[in-house]
Amino acid sequence: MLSLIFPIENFTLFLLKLFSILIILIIMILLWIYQYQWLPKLRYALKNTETYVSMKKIFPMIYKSTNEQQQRQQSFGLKISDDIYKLPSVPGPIPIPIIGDIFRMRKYSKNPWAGFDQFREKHGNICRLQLGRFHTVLISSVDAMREVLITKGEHFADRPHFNRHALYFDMNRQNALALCDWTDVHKQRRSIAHAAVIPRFGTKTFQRLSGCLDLAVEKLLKQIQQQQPDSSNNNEKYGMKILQKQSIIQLSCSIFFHFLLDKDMNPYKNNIVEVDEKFIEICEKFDLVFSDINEMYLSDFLPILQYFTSIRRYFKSLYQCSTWIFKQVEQIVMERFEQICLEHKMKKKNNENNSGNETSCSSSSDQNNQQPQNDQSTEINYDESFVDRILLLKQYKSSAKFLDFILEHYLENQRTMTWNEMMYEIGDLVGGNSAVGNLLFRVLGHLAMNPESQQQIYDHVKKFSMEKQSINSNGENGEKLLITLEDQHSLPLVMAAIMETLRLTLSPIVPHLSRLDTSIQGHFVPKGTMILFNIYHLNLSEEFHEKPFKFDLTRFITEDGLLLKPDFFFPFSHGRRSCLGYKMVYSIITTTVANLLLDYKLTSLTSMDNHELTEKMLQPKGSLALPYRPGDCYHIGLIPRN
Ligand code: HEM
Repeated sequence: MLSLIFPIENFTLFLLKLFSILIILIIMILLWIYQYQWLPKLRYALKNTETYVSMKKIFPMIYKSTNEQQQRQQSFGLKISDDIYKLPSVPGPIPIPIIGDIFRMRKYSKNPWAGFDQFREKHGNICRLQLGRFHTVLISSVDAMREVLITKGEHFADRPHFNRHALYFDMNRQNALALCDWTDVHKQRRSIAHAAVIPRFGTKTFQRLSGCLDLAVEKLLKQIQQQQPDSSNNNEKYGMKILQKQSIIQLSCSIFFHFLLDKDMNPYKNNIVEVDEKFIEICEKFDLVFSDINEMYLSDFLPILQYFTSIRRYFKSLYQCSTWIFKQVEQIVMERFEQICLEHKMKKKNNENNSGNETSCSSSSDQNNQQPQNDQSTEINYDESFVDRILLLKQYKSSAKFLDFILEHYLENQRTMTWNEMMYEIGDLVGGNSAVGNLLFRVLGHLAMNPESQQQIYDHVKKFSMEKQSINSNGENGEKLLITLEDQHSLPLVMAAIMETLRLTLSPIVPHLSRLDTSIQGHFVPKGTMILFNIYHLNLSEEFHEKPFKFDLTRFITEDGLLLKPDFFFPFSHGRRSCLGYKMVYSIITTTVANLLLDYKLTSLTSMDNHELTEKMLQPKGSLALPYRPGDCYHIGLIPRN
């Protein structure tokens, strides 16, 4: 009949066209279902139907996925009701195939977080987005964040996979402490890092950190003292010195190397003239990697772009840079590892000589365990479910240094921890130096731009320092006493300056990933969904802060002058993936800022250009990293106090 209407040739063409349109339509519908995150719901709806049973044979993947969900629930010991599939989907804009909602962010390439906040305004505190290949849910309320981080922490403990991130970790994201998925090995590694970088007051580790800080701060002050005053813009008449970002990055890096790797490195060798080029290169490369890891690129979401030669070349350079850093750290670790192995051999030999049949080899950390523990508490008041309790207890009992402890652990547990997993744990923690260095330089920048807040802190620190001087016998000799780690809790205003800087930086929470079909705030969220935390809203909305763009210390200070930690401000996150470095951050920054302020007044007005640059760079953009190239960043003018 149809061939009567259409001539036969045209009819074949017509059929072909119809068929192609049909195929395109089917693909579009499938893509749409996929992008709307409806697949798990569809699977659930069809679960008990005959169609599903026959589809299982055709598409075994669908069947596998349902089974996986059940297995995961069982292995986590979770009871997730099938009712989640009946929950409404998360509301959100209509995605475009392949690119999803990325095109809606085009106006916000300089500040993506401001762009994300637009979605909140339109769609509410929980909003579905398709960012290229990533199913995403953007959450903006404190309640939703608590649900993801704490109440349902187990459901959301994985991380999304970005190809670029794997480059820093020998092409394997699972090597990275902060970017791997939640596994038993990760739990083990968190436990090992915990006691080292979150030392308890009064413990040997705490004292060691305090010693490293004193040494580094003293060196920095000496280095500044020996510098010639700046000769430009009449600055010489105030005796103004210039503090560059590099000096602060090097200070932070030297503290981390000294404290974690027991290696006293600094930019200058024995005297102020001879520069240690290798150390300077290490600091720069760590900073470069940190700066890159803080970025969000279009190619992260649309991996097809990664085939472009320029991007491939860039990836290659990142890989080479991180491999170089890894080798430097590995060299230091290897030296100590060989010593430990030698010690083990000697001990084994001695044991064999002393008691013919005794062959067991006790490690140096075991030996430490047998020493009287006069200053180590064995109580753990840290949530047991997030750490390996036995391991943490062992480390608290031991007075071994971090490097020794982790190497001993590796030697005893080579079946459950690989060399790379151990090495990247060390590298990641040492790499925290760039985060601290950048944040510290931001704090100094804000204080330089806000003389009133700076004066407030100075008055407070000066008063505290004079009291300390008068109490301490050393003070009677006229010798100046440094502000130390032990004084940290007497300096709430400096702590408030750090918190205010973190708020105005919009320091983001690393995205999480759902490990199974679950829900947030009564909305269905499928497995594999990336969760973005809208800190732009929490940090910069008038709902939470008066005059949110103003630098104001009083936000974090109670009327009694104590430190105030509001519920809606958690820059280091909560729960099982929370930051392990917060103690290092507060410790290093408080002592450096307090000591620097005692000797110098900070200013951005070394020139008008520098003032404007400082203002521009301290705008809230959602990245802690300041430019890593020497000369691209602002600097701080230091005017000596009498
Ligand atoms: C300078 C300021 C820093 C800020 C604002 C910061 C913030 C954060 C945030 C928000 C997370 C993710 C938490 C989550 O996903 O729930 C994180 C993870 C982490 N941070 Fe920091 N961090 C800082 C410095 C450091 C330093 C100095 C270290 C190392 C000593 C460090 C070590 C880690 C580690 C190991 C993780 C991963 C934890 C995990 O995934 O299990 N951080 N940090």
